[in-house]
Amino acid sequence: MQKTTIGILGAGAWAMALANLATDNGHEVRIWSRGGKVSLSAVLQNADIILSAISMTGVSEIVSQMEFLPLSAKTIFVTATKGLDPQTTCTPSQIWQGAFPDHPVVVLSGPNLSAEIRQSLPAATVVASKNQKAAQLVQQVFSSSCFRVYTNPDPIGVELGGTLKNIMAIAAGVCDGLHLGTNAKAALVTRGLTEMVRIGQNWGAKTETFYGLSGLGDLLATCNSPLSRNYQVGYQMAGGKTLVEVLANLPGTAEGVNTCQVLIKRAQEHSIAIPITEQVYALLQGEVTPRQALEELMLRDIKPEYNC
Ligand SMILES: NC(=O)c1ccc[n+]([C@@H]2O[C@H](COP(=O)([O-])OP(=O)(O)OC[C@H]3O[C@@H](n4cnc5c(N)ncnc54)[C@H](O)[C@@H]3O)[C@@H](O)[C@H]2O)c1
Ligand SMILES: O=P(O)(O)OC[C@H](O)CO
Repeated sequence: MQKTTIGILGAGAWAMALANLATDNGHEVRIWSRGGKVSLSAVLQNADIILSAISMTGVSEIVSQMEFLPLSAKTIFVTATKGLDPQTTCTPSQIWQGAFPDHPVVVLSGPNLSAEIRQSLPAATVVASKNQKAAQLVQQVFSSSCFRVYTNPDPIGVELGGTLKNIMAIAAGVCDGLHLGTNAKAALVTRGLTEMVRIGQNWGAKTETFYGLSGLGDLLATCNSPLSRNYQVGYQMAGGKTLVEVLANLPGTAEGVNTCQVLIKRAQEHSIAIPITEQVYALLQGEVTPRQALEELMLRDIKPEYNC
């Protein structure tokens, strides 16, 4: 395919894994990071694609900085951040699209533990956009024999799958840390998916998206891997550490911690039932122990599996 110029925002674990994939495919990659030597305007200049893989805490700030910098009219934005904005509860793609309404925005999300991808182990992901051509271009840029990229027309569903599973990964870490067994883990992940679908429906996402790579796929990856930072938060808290102690030694960002707080706010505003998220939140706040959180979930009112 034609060589493209890609500006990558962030130089963390995920940004560098994606930078390597694009470089290996022969594209020109420029990397910007805070405190780095390359200026933001130099990275953006004539870029075909601007890919953001910075943590949620930095997204609004970087978007504000970029609004006043010159951009090519055809630049495609790709967002790979999995989080929610604490002030507005917006997703990263909503923030990017709000600031750059005339540019295509593509969400990249899937079961993608960066440590495995950097070893060239096989993986698959999803690129989702309302602009099909933009999604197809990003698909070509990153596809390789070890990274299979699918397109999807439901960006909000793809983005929420990757974002909401982080909370379930914290819960799954607790489940494993307490040695609750395989049945408990299966129940947690399945009911977690139901909770994610319920939230997604309220947000306007398609239900079937949550049964794909960016929903169920990422849920399976992060709820079962010690490589997941979110899983590690739950696992280590189940072992008796406080959240502050866990985060002090965690390599990189566990977005589920902030996402949980934002989701509580959004669920209250929209009357969405999120029992697992509520218990994860109470645990992170130090209001319940892992065992108490488990008991709260097990002793909820009994009910049908689905609301018919
Ligand atoms: N690591 C993975 O396996 C993986 C996979 C898929 C998606 N993600 C998502 O990608 C995002 C980044 O994850 P990561 O693992 O690379 O995290 P990381 O902690 O390794 O890197 C975060 C990057 O964001 C930058 N950053 C943080 N705050 C900033 C600010 N205020 N302004 C500018 N830059 C800022 C940091 O400097 C760093 O470059 C997260 O939303 C994560 O959920 C990570
Ligand atoms: O390490 P985590 O928990 O942020 O998970 C990384 C990715 O989201 C996995 O797809």
